[in-house]
Order: sequence, then C-alpha cells, then structure tokens
Amino acid sequence: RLTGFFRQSLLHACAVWDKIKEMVSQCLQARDMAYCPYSRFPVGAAVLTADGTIITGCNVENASYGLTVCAERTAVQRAVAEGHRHFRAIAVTCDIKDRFVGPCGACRQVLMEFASDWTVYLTKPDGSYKETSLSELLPLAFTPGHLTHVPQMH
Ligand SMILES: O=c1ccn([C@H]2C[C@H](O)[C@@H](CO)O2)c(=O)[nH]1
Ligand SMILES: [Zn+2]
Repeated sequence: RLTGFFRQSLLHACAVWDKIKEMVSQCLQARDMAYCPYSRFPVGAAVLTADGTIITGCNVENASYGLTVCAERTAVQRAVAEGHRHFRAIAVTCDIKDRFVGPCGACRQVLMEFASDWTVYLTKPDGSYKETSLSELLPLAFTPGHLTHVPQMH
C-alpha cells in the first residue's frame, strides 16, 4: 500500500494529468464555437488559472478583417474579465492534423503580460499534444517588468 510522500506525489501527478486532459478537451470544444466565416480557420483555446479554473476562447473574426481576435486572446481576456490574473497553462488547437501549431506573435505577447512561465499545450484535432512553454515560444521578451511604472498585479 502506498503511503506518505509517494502517495501524495502519485495523487498530484494524476490531478495534473486530469487537468491537462480537461484543457485539451475544452479547447477542442471551444474551436467548434469559432466565428471565422472569412478565413474558415477555426481555433480553440483553454487557459488554466492558478485556482484551477479552465476558461475557453475561440477566434472571433470581423468583416473589417483586422479587427479579428484570436482564440488565445479571447480566452485570456475572458478570464481577466472574470477576475483571474494568475495563470498556469494554455491549450490551443486548430484544424491542422499533421503538425503542432503555436499561437501567433500577438498572442504570445499578450500571454507574457500575465505570466512568463505559462505551460503551452499545442494540441492536434485528435487530442494529441506537444508541451512547450511561453519562454520557449517568446525568448528575450519585453515584459511589464521592463516599464518604470510596473502595473500592480492584485
Ligand atoms: O494563433 C492563432 C492564429 C490564428 N488565429 C485565427 C485568427 C483568424 O481568425 C484565423 C486565421 O488567421 O485564425 C487564432 O485564433 N490564433
Ligand atoms: Zn493570435
């Protein structure tokens, strides 16, 4: 029978695994909500907050093309509007089946605003994923810490 530290570690690993599976499944579901009549390129995202909440987003396009908002930014902005400012991870998916696709540059910068250590799960339509990190996707980043007046994180 497993006890003490090893039992705790195993339970923790299972909890983390469950959260990843849940994020992957929710980002795939969010992709189905994409509003993308112009590109016909649906994208889904799911962010994991520090308290374990998962919040999703999809891309929302506009007839004035440049006003389009990506799935990743929709998810982050929705999470912030719901009171979250501390994040752990994001899962992202699109319809491309044969390779792992990362968030666009604008979204990487927006993720950097709220944490430098996001874990990023690049997810294929079949639910398989590759784990990476924001620091890997956006090295030598410009961050809030570089401003003289650092925004207060409450
Ligand atoms: O990381 C990305 C890249 C693109 N898109 C959206 C924007 C647009 O609606 C469509 C094609 O670029 O995909 C995202 O949501 N996330
Ligand atoms: Zn983007």
